[in-house]
Amino acid sequence: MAILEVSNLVKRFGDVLAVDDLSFSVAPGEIFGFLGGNGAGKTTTLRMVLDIIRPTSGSIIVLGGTPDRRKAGSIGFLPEERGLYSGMSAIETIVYFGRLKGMSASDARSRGMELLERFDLAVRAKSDIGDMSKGMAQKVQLATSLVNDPELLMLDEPFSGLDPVNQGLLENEILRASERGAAVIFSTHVMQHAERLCDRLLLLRKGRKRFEGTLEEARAQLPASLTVISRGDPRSIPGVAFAHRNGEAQEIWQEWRVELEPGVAPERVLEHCTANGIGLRRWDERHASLHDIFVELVGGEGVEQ
Ligand SMILES: Nc1ncnc2c1ncn2[C@@H]1O[C@H](COP(=O)(O)OP(=O)(O)OP(=O)(O)O)[C@@H](O)[C@H]1O
Repeated sequence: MAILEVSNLVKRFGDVLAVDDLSFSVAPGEIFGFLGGNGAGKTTTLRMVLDIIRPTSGSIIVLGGTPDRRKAGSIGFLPEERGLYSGMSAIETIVYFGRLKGMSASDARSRGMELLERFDLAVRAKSDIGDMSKGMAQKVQLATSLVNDPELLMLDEPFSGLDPVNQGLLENEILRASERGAAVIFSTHVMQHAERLCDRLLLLRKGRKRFEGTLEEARAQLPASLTVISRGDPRSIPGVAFAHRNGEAQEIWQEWRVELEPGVAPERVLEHCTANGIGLRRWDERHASLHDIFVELVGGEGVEQ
């Protein structure tokens, strides 16, 4: 059974249609990338799941029922806007959030120390949050979202503001949560994280779903392209959308840049060449990256390389 099931969700703010007939579901153990440019409706959707704001129409079933703040005990959330109360130490902060989620102080403390240890922050456990660097404070905030071992972990732009080492650490935490069976949803503008982590992803544009599926399915949305050196003209091969010569025309062996028709697998073209005696000396496939797919389906705005 899905941990989160969103059906025909709509959210209007006055004239702004922030979420437009959105449906998707996330299963236990799944890592789900929630991608879209600025203002696509990602944060608004997550806030509706948390019952911070209410939908205009449509339905959300989360952890077997309608959104309810009492479900906080089973949900972990890292909001996009960072910030914790300065004046409290790292461990006090984590314990405070653990208590809000229904944990005992001692469980929250031991779990909090374990997380700080993993985040290389144990020595700063008693430091005031206000005295920490932005990245350190962000790791403490991440710890507050993980302290209760949530069944549903929702991270809004979790990678922003972290250096590459800490981004790697966060990737590990996401994988760890999924391995113990949690459903993980994260939003990002950085396609490489999504490419590395996601089992499935959803591309959102102006509140509407443009794509939902696996990375492989996303790649199939764009035609594959090839560079080949062949002894025949590839333009006559079935499945080839177009081909043009790379460089000067040659008498025998010619390098070509070939684009296939959408949905045509490069292997099919290779088989055709073999079966029809078309000589090949080079065969390089280039599959679309998630960045290319994002730009194609959502537009270039709001994507980082
Ligand atoms: N409380 C609000 N009142 C009015 N409009 C809002 C409110 N919250 C969000 N919006 C609008 O809804 C749309 C979606 O915003 P949202 O914050 O969900 O986008 P997002 O995908 O999270 O974007 P970003 O990647 O920039 O954080 C935007 O046009 C935004 O201005």
